[in-house]
This record gives sequence, structure tokens and C-alpha cells, in this order.
Amino acid sequence: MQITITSLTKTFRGGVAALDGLDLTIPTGMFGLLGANGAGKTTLMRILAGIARPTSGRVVAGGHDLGTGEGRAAVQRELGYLPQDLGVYPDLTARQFLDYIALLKGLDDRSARRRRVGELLEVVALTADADRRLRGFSGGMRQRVGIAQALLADPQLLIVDEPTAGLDPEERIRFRTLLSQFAGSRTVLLSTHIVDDIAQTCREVAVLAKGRLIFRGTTEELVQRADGRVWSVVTDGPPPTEGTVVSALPHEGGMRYRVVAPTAPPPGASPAAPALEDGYLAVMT
Ligand SMILES: Nc1ncnc2c1ncn2[C@@H]1O[C@H](COP(=O)(O)OP(=O)(O)OP(=O)(O)O)[C@@H](O)[C@H]1O
Repeated sequence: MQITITSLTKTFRGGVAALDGLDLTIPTGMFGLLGANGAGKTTLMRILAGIARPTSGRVVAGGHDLGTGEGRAAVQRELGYLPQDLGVYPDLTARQFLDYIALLKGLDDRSARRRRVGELLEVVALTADADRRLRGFSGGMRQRVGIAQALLADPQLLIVDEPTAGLDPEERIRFRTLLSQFAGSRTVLLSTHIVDDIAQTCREVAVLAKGRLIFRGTTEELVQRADGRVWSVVTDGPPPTEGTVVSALPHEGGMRYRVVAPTAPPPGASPAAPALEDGYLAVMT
């Protein structure tokens, strides 16, 4: 499902422009959305999910205009959404919770619903824990329940908002592999602060800042934005003051700093190969 966003704005009461004339096309497949806190990612996702309404502008998803009730209903039938703060009922088991959400989504046939819930528990590797109460689940297990509920209706569009925050490395890897496997011919919009999650799953990415698009392209193109701007500085003195220090590691009696600097290299610097995070920092600065 392709999504075309044109001149989208969302201004909250008090005058905060969460989205400020956003133009963006999101193709089929996995698509990454990066941006600092408050950049407007959640607002965009809520508008795409039909939960929030824009102040102005247009969104067309899979040929459906979200500006109309009919269009929103059509997109919502094809939508799976995992918000940042999915509330679960702690006293329900994973199976009961998914069954309940499936019922809300209109899966009325009891045996079909039971089958679908069973399949999804398998997909998210929770079959063995299916009949435990959610209250005892780890953060990662809860996120997997969250993704299972988002996948219940086999959506063509899956929107996930910072799904790996708080997960341990193993769970993060498992979670993002799950998303990639699911994507295929569908559209998966992944919003996150964790640049590595995007690097490992998405070919294309957009970066938002203050409600505006500041980059849209492939992950390789984002890496290229940092070409000639990444430096390695070994020193036993104070850290470099130019640019942004992205890492600091002890090195032979001193420190090795990795620096993204837009102009002249810091004294004593040698060039380093850029990574996606450097490209992100380069466009952010
Ligand atoms: N309901 C609201 N009322 C007023 N301002 C809001 C509301 N929701 C969001 N905002 C403001 O809109 C801006 C964008 O917020 P949004 O949550 O979309 O950003 P974000 O990129 O998702 O941030 P984060 O990464 O922290 O989740 C922020 O300045 C935020 O304070």
C-alpha cells in the first residue's frame, strides 16, 4: 500500500505545530521514520491510523483519501497499529487478550478466531506462554503480544511506534526480524529513535525535525550524508569541541573519540567510515 502525504499540518491548541507542511511518499515494504523527541512522528502515525485528524493537508493511502470517513474506514480495515503505549489487561492471558481484540476487530467466527490467535501466538513465539497472565510478561513479551494484536486482521499497512524501546538486545533483534519477515508486499512503517533498528530492517527512511521532512531516501544515501564528516580523534587531552562526539572509548593511555563535524576536521583527526547514525546526525545538524 503506497501512502502519499501532501502539505500535511497539525497544529495543537496552544499553537504547537507538530507537523508543518509535510510532503512524503511511503512505498510498499519496510519504511523507517527517524526524528528527535517531539519531531512529530507519533502525530503522523496517529493521523495515518485515522485516530487523529490533520489541521490541513491530504493523505491518500492505497487509493483511499483519509480526509473522508469512507476513506478512513477503508484504511482502518487494512491497518494494524502498535502504539507506543499499548494498554493490555494484566489479568487476561495472552490468548484471552488476543481473542478479545480479534472479537473487537470483527472476527466473529469463534473457531476461525481461535485458529488465527493460535497462528499468531506461534508467529511471535509465545505459544508456550499463551495461557499465562499478561501481568507476569516481560517488556519484550508484551511487545510481541502487541505485534500479534496488530497483525490479527492480516493488515496491508502496519504502523509501529517505537516498538523496541525497553527491549533487551536479543528481544530487539527477534522483534525487528519479525517485522521484516512480515513486510514483504505489505507496508510497514517503523518509527524509532534506535537508528540501528532502521539500519537492520529498512531500505528507505525519512527523517523529521520539528514537523518537517529533512531527509527522504535510502539508508545508503543517509549514510552518504556523513561522507567526509566522520573523524576519529585519539587524544589524552580534553574531548574535541568541534562537531558532535558520537563515541568515546579508552585507547592507549588516552581516549579515541568518534566525531561528526560538518566543516574542518578537529586537530589530529583521521577520517573514519560513516555509519547510518552518522548520516542521521549529519542531517540533524
Ligand atoms: N495532544 C497534544 N497537545 C498538544 N501538543 C501535543 C499533543 N501531542 C503532541 N504534541 C506536541 O507535538 C509535537 C510532536 O509530538 P509527537 O509526539 O508527534 O513527536 P514524536 O516525534 O513522536 O516524539 P517522541 O519521539 O518523543 O514520541 C511535540 O512538541 C508535542 O509536545
